[in-house]
Amino acid sequence: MFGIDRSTLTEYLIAQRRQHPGATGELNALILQVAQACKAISRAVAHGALADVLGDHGQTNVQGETQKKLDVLADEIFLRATHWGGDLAGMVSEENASPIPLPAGHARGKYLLVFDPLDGSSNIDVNVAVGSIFSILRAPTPGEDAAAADFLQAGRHQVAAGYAIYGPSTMLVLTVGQGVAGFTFDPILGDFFLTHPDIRIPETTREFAINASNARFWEAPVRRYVDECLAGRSGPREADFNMRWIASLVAETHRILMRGGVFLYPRDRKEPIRAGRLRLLYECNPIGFLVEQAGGRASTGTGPVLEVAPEALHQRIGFVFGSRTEVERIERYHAEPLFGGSERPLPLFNSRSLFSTEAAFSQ
Ligand SMILES: O=P(O)(O)OC[C@H]1O[C@](O)(COP(=O)(O)O)[C@@H](O)[C@@H]1O
Ligand SMILES: [Mg+2]
Ligand SMILES: [Mg+2]
Repeated sequence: MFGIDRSTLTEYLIAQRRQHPGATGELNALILQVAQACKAISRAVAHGALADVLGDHGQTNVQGETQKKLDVLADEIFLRATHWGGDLAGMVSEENASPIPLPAGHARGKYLLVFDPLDGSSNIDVNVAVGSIFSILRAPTPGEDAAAADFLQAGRHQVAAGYAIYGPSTMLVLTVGQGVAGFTFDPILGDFFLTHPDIRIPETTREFAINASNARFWEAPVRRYVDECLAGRSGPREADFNMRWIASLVAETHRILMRGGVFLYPRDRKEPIRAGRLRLLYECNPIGFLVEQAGGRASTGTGPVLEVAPEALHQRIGFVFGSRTEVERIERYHAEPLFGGSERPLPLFNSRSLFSTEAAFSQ
């Protein structure tokens, strides 16, 4: 046990409310209901094959992706935990095409909850860390059912955001706009205890995360950045870099919050009509809010992700975040004109190796 000398999540939220008028009692109650959902999902994840929650659900979601059984179960747990008590005017989930209607006769509140009930789904069946991500916005018309358009708010309008990571230990990482705090779940006491009171991302890093199997589809600035990292101490960065890819956004985020790093899931040419892999409302915005609150930077590759005006509930976008100096470098590369002011388009299926920067630019 962590010992009861540490603050619990409830005590932290009460303290925040005393210090910051924005953290209302209703917001605190909603965050605690989200935490309840994450506790239940943590237990379902821990049971895994024992509880027959692995494998495909047999349906596809609005993203056109095969749902895992645990995707659906996590979604149902979130809905149950937040439907009845939360001061909500509406909810949007990755697993549902439209906003989720609140029960008839249920009072409509002043917040909107947007969530990815289970992130990193491809890792479920191989027992690698997964998580849940949530974002809380103010309802434009409190007391009434929220319309889909009410959710289309830029990320800078979030009042709270966080994630739970179901790893060797279950943690909840949260911001209410006053920095970032981490809470570790004590399964014996059954509560989240404050173990990381003020998480800060180191300004610099020598560790990057990207799915390198997409290299042939990357745009020139991303290819340049990665090739320079791979060139190591003999290249323009004059330093060796490490690479990670867990295929779980929550796990990558947690590593970067704990020790720094930079994550890239850029817009690429693999599916030109798709503006990126990750979803703006319930992945990039909440993670971006946490990263910026922890002193890092969260970008589309060309500018702050929290400034993007959403156009659709499940809109995808290129996403780069982490240690500030590296994200700023990547944004500079996107801003620099190549080859005297015009970027020569790389052939769609460029056969060049990752290891030949000059070849990649010699088209
Ligand atoms: O499988 P890829 O292309 O490496 O993408 C991995 C990314 O996809 C995701 O799993 C998408 O999230 P979901 O699992 O919630 O659909 C991210 O967590 C992760 O960063
Ligand atoms: Mg996800
Ligand atoms: Mg998901």
